[in-house]
Amino acid sequence: MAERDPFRVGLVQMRAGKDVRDNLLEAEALIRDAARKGAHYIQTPENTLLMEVDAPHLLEKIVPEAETEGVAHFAHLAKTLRVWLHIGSIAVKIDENKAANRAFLFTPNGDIVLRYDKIHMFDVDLPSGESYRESATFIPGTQAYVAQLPWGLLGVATCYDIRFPEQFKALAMAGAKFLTAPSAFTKVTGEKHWHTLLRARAIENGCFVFAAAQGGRHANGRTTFGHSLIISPWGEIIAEGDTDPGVIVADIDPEEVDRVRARIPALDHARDFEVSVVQMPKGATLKAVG
Ligand SMILES: O=C(O)CNC(=O)[C@H](CS)NC(=O)CCC(=O)C(=O)O
Repeated sequence: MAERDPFRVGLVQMRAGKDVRDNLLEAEALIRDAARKGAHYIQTPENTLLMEVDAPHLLEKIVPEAETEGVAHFAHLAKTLRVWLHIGSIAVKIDENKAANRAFLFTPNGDIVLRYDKIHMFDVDLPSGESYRESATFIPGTQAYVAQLPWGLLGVATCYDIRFPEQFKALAMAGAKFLTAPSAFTKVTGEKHWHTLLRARAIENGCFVFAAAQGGRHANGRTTFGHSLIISPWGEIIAEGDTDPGVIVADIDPEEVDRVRARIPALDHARDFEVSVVQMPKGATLKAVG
């Protein structure tokens, strides 16, 4: 297959629980289903093997990358199915107290071509009362990547990274035609922000966006939004998941990126500028009300 040839994307939506082995088998079944549906590039969500982000629960269940059963397993699976396999993330142990939220991209030969440690940490307090402190357990990455696929460059990011347009802009400026954000978005933020954020990243960069999601109520008590999305460079939703685990596929024409960017070459129009703060002139007081 050559650059510019159409290809088929498959996104695996999951509802990962607390048992790594169960999640691995579920992921494998869904990846096989995506391959059966003809996908050449298959993506799984953030936290594919474990939905447990709080230390110490997380730290006691994870191991260093070299001992992570899933990594070898997925390498073998990619090779067996002859697909590009992007595992949205696996928590790997860095030391006694810290982990990395690491994505993997496997070639159809089963080789790892990139590891990406999520850069932006989800440290937030939501209106629902949910609080997250990802940085308490995870060490953020400092390096972003685009990887050469047969159909063009793939830009890699994870979940909360989607709120940082500068990261996606940098990936697009590095040549990415396809941007990714495998996720475990919360239900509350997903309902308000998910579609808008992903469509904006597609539109402003003239890129396809592929985002596999976790969805539904998990064994750890959390509820994620689901709605895995495949979005065109024009910002249209090509395929969308619901809340339940499953697979969505779509055929992607890489030349659509060129067509959209020919119409609106926003990437070429970027300019440097400065921002000045204009102070209020003295005496610019409002009229008293009433
Ligand atoms: O919740 C879990 O158990 C697992 N979630 C995760 O691992 C990560 C980090 S805590 N979730 C996100 O980044 C959500 C981002 C998001 O929801 C937003 O940006 O609104």
